[in-house]
Amino acid sequence: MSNIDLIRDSNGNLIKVKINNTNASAEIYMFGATLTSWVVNGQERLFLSKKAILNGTKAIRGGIPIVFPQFNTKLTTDLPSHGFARITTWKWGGININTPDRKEVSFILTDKEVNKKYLEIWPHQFKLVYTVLLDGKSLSTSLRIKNTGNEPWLFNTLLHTYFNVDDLTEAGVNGLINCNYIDTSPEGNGEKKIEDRQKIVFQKEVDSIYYDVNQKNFKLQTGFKNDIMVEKCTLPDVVVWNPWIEKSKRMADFGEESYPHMFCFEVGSVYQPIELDVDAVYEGGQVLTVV
Ligand SMILES: O=P(O)(O)OC[C@H]1O[C@H](O)[C@H](O)[C@@H](O)[C@@H]1O
Repeated sequence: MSNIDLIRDSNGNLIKVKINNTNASAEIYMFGATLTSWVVNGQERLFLSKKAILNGTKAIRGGIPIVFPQFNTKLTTDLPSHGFARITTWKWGGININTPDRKEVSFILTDKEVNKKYLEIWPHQFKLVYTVLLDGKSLSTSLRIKNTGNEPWLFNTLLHTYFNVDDLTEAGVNGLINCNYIDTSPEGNGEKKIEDRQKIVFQKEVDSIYYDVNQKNFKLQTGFKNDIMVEKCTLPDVVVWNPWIEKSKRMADFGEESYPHMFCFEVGSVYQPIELDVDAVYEGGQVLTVV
């Protein structure tokens, strides 16, 4: 069935949106505008933890959480790690495209929706528009960030995509060779390195921040028959992450059984904060395609 469904709770509040085209489907929660499922030809391509909390009390562990306005605690330790966008309920922006093969919907977040306690720490006005397009076997997710206030401000942003993995021993990320990165895994100790591998594999904890990445196209192998191509649009940086065993144990909504079934490939701007002038707009995103 090719359609767009708005799923509401018993009080009529919109909880999530499901979009389907001829070959694929996607599901997006209003909480965090977190896209939690992308199925192509019957195969789920995103990882969602079985222990993920979906009631709006915690960032959703899996899918594509949106990091804004800070990555980790880069701007300030007083704001939640990875910012407030992933833990705030967004507004429905409506349907932009609705043909059998192309479905596009959008979600909006402004400072008006954000808990005042966060705005005391990051006292700025903004408008985010998150657009999700399901187009054949491609999924595009893009973020438009506008400064609607009276002074410039700094931000980080990231699409923290969790990919579903069938066999981690076959999994890998291709396309980052010769890029500079910071190895923030415990073993890497924050060292700056240059990537010398054609294919980055997962045999221990991986937490790498690739910065000023000129490459735009990457091939992800996940152990499933079809690879996924990622096109990075505008955003300068890429984070590659697998928590492995010890870190998994520290995440109650993940569980140590999960690490062989996922890795994150995250496009964003996290190395240097971006300064956005009054009325200025920054746009960035990704296109994922099953090939
Ligand atoms: O547990 P979270 O706040 O969702 O963060 C999950 C992960 O996000 C990024 O990938 C960071 O590089 C990791 O260091 C962090 O552990």
